[in-house]
Amino acid sequence: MKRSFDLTSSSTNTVTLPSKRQASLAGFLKPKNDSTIRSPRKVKSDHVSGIGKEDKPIILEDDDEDEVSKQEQEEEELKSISIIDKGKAKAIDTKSTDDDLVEPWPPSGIDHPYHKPPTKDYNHPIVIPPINDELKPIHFNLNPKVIYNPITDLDLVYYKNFIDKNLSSKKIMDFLLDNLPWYRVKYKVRGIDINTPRFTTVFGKDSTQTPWSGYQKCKPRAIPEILERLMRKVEQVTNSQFNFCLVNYYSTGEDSISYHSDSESFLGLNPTIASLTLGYSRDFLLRHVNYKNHPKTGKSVNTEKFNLEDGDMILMKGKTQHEWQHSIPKRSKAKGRINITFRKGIVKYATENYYNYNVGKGNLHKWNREKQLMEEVDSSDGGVKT
Ligand SMILES: O=C(O)CCC(=O)C(=O)O
Ligand SMILES: [Fe+2]
Repeated sequence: MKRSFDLTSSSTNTVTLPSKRQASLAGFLKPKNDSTIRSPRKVKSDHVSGIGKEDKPIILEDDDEDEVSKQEQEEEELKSISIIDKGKAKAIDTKSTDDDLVEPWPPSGIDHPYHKPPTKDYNHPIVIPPINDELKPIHFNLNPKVIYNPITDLDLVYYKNFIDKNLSSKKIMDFLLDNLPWYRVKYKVRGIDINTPRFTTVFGKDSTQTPWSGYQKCKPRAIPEILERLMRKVEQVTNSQFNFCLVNYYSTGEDSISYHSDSESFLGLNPTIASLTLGYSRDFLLRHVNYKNHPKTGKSVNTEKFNLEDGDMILMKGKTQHEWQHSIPKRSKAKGRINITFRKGIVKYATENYYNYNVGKGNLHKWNREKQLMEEVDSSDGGVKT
């Protein structure tokens, strides 16, 4: 996201916050003519920190539509998520080849300037090495489950063990931990100090090729080879295109991301976002924006929960970002987890927003493998300058 609100407080006091979009775009996105911008909303901070109703999703097989009245069907769909296509279990790259990673993609004719090896050290504040032979090939598994609800507009594809957890995920996680620059971003929104409760970093820039002096402030960073390879694979599998890669590291169960939607205008209508998990599993909650009273039915909508495990990928698409919010709530026993998201910014504001809220103005951290913790390091950081 945007880094809308990361309230670390666990109190249940009601606080008034600016809307997600107002917060996320503060300072650089002109809101004029945007009738979708909402006024400040009241939220309960226990919701923001993800503590709340966490119903188990009920997985239903398809109903015979003729047998069920429309009303019953709608009620059923509200109570559950429906897997309408289980996909076919299919393993790929399980042999000793990574041919899939280098086959031409995207198909010719699609303009995608970031499908090139990144220029060496391109604006990285530290040297990110190319991947060594140990990391190659990356082993993937394909077993997609389509999760689609036409009433609530939940629209997901869930790939269990997409990055093979026995063969590849640990090596990739170690490489990313060891070699990426990490940030603990702080920012202020309308007088409220926000301490992002996780480590973040971001690569990429929008593909509009619009010259914009704003880029001077944030120095977009080339997508490192390992992430570029993953991104290409995800694009190929999902038939999507991306130009940004945001990475989160949740060091303990205290690290989290509060309920939010990645529905920023700079991602366009109905953005497709791919989200990958490496390391310790975490609950991923999805809550409808009108969960108390769905406008189509007047009924409540259950929260959905997925336990995202090492190697899993979840694709959020369609109206999901507009109709649903998602979160990774705090979990007392959790250990280190990396989350990688691939997104496509369609206008220049994306670049500024992502760097502001995921790199910020400094406080570069590096992983200390011996001590198994993040350490703040001294560096002439190439992050956001203003
Ligand atoms: O860690 C995750 O799975 C979710 C991250 C997320 O929602 C985000 O970065 O916008
Ligand atoms: Fe998100």
